[in-house]
Amino acid sequence: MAMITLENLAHSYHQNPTGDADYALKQMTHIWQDGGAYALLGASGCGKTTLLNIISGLVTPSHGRVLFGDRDVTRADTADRNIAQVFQFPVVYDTMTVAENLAFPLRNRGKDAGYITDRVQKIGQMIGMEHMLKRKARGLTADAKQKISLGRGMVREDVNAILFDEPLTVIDPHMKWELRTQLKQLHRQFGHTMIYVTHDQTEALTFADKVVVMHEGRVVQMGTPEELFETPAHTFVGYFIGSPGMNLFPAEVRGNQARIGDQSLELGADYGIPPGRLQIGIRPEYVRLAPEGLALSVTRVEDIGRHRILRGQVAGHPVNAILHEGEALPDQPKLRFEPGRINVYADDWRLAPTGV
Ligand SMILES: Nc1ncnc2c1ncn2[C@@H]1O[C@H](COP(=O)(O)OP(=O)(O)OP(=O)(O)O)[C@@H](O)[C@H]1O
Repeated sequence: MAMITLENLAHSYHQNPTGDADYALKQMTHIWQDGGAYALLGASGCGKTTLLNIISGLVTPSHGRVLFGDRDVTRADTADRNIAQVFQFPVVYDTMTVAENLAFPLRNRGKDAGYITDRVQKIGQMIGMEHMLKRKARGLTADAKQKISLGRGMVREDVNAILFDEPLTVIDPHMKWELRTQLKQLHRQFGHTMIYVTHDQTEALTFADKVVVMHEGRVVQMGTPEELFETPAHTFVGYFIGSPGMNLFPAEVRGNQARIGDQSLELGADYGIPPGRLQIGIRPEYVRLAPEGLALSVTRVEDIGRHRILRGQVAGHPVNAILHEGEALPDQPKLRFEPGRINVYADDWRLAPTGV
């Protein structure tokens, strides 16, 4: 296992890139801790696969270095990096049995037969296929074949890292949850460094200790699920994470006061007089109905089973609030934003309060 360092890494698929827009990955420096469970999360086209392929050696970056521990692997072949990979679609050998498919990486490395049998049995159980180990892979469903790919990705105990690229796309929803839970257990048990690419926030937040959020070729935040929820570092993280995402309003900010249109509200801390294009962000969970507060025009209330979402407008900007169970909507509802839960953004990046 190894710590993975990305040092001044950048990548362009163009021969002669002329500006930022030509880079699929903008310059970044990051350390991925040995034994961490990371999810790489972002919308389609933000550069997740490019970054994963640079770590695995399928793509050589146009700038910077990749280190596994102290070793510079920037130009090393995939085979030379001692990693396991699981792709979006199954890669299995149809003429082999399920057991032979699972055993393949171990046989390749000359492990002894007893160890291989034990390990295949264990992984077979983990993916729920212990009763099918002797069956040929030909004719199995895509779902079952992908479980074999997942199992094969995890069969070796001595890899530097296991890389997963949207591995549950073809798996049925119930099994998805089960496999994700098992992946996490396996991570706890063996402590492999795992990097899991997904565009699904639920998958990312349930799997990872640290979620790495990418946007337009940049890592905009690397944080725990709680940090992404409470203190999104970038407005993109605010509205990408959460359902519905964070409410954002253009605002003026002075000290611990903000103005949205002609309405004032209190912030939880002092921000001085910040420069830049300012916005305040508040999660729907922290927007409350109150006797006094921001004037609200209600558009509708949606019942989504677990709770109700009030959708409306404040000063001409959309706002969502999660209503408490049984909470009634008054005739002239007003809103209060919990001051300590408000984040302030300048040019889309979160500001730390002054003196913090
Ligand atoms: N081989 C390639 N040649 C040229 N451009 C590429 C190549 N692969 C990716 N790109 C471009 O690089 C950018 C990042 O793509 P990448 O596949 O890394 O994103 P992603 O976040 O993994 O997206 P998705 O979830 O759709 O796979 C996109 O603009 C994409 O069009």
